[in-house]
Amino acid sequence: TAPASQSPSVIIVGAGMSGISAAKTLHDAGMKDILILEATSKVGGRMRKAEIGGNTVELGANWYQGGGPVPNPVLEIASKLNLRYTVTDTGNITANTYKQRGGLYPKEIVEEAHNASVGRTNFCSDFSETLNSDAVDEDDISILAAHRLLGKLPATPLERAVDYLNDELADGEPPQVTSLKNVYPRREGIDHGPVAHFVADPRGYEVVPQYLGKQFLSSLTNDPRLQFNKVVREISYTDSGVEVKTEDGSSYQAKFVIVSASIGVLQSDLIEFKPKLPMWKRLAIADFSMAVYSKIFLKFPYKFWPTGPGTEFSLYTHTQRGYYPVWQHLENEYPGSNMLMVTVTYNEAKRMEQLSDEEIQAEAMDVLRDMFGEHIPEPESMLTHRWWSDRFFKGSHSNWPHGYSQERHNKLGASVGPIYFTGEHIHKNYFGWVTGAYLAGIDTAKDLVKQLGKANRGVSDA
Ligand SMILES: Cc1cc2nc3c(=O)[nH]c(=O)nc-3n(C[C@H](O)[C@H](O)[C@H](O)COP(=O)(O)OP(=O)(O)OC[C@H]3O[C@@H](n4cnc5c(N)ncnc54)[C@H](O)[C@@H]3O)c2cc1C
Repeated sequence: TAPASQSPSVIIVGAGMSGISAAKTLHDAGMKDILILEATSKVGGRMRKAEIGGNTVELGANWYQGGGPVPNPVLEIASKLNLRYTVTDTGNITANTYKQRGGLYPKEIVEEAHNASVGRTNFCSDFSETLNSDAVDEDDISILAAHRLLGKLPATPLERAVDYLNDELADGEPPQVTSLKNVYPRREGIDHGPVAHFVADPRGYEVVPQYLGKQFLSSLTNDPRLQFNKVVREISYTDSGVEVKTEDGSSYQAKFVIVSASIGVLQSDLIEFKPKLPMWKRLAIADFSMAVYSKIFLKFPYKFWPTGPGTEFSLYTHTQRGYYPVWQHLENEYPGSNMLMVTVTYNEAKRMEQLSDEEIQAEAMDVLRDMFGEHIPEPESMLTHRWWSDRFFKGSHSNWPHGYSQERHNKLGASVGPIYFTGEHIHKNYFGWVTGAYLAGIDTAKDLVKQLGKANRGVSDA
């Protein structure tokens, strides 16, 4: 085990997927004098398990994609670890789409709305390729603007719920926010594949970054190179190094620092940079989006919803777009557990975070009574995590807002003197995803190693 000194070569802020993958890459390149400072008490960041009713569920990241032309490195690690998963089946949701009151919509009517939405998706993919080609010299537009161009906007609660499902849920922000040019075609699904693996393993999805950590740390609990409950509050820098101060009054010096905190954290005042980061960097940080995507788990004494093939997902429609919209039963993952999961995003998620657990549960139960009738039991327990309010995350994952240029995005990932930046938000294609975080960590560490090689040889980029 290499000792951790108060003056390591590189300090890494954050032990989520990107921080761990950056640290491992440095270690593999021979830079072993590192120190990871993590604000919470565990490795994993937004990959975090929790218990409800004796089952382990994921409060944060849950899925990884597979079956595509580009191998997904996260899938490869998950396979090595024999991570337990189910394959998500959203098919047949047209048969499980509920009115605001009064039960199910006829399947044919929902199919019509879905076909219209698929038409919009196809148009978005084609038009994004046109925008990205040399054939036109046009700026970015929002996904909503592309829908307008096609001329068929969703209008009814049903059409809007279907639009939410296909063009809002995964982004965590609505189509008027999201960039057409940089989000379409959706690279994660195209490259890594359409098969959505839903992690349901007692070790949690977090076992993936923990496994990577164990490749270069002697242990995740008492290797001095990994320190928990170290909240970085200040990073002072000069051309020759950094000083990092934590909330508990400790101070560390290093040649370099890699900051892996989320874009939401960078937009907050948690970490003060001294001197202030240059304007080009602050604009790149301020102008990107941190989405909010929240899951609520409810455990009941018995099932009152359909199970079996074609029942995994249900859609609830409401005049208030995004009101407890997407329901998933967890019978495939945890048979006999009598659990449902509902996902809310964006402003609805922010509104929900400001309610008490009791208030959230009461709202969710009103929706379930609208879907399944008055005579359903109260849940035995309920579980959620308020990612937007959590000062170490400030949301769930990044989203690319329209008008945010690729040039600006390069600046988001660019270093400032001895300060390097990593995290899912800096990955060009897989931002928002665990895979993006993993690859971003590798890219940032390689960048640093390359710079260091140049510096040691006395070569300058100027
Ligand atoms: C509810 C939810 C659902 C999601 N679903 C999926 C999914 O299904 N599939 C998928 O691929 N992705 C999903 N994601 C996104 C995925 O979790 C992230 O993209 C990925 O885990 C981010 O890794 P990261 O290393 O970039 O950031 P993080 O995981 O945020 O790691 C950064 C670390 O830095 C620490 N930190 C922050 N500030 C400080 C500080 N000042 N000092 C010290 N440490 C600090 C944090 O505690 C954290 O451990 C989801 C996220 C959420 C929240």
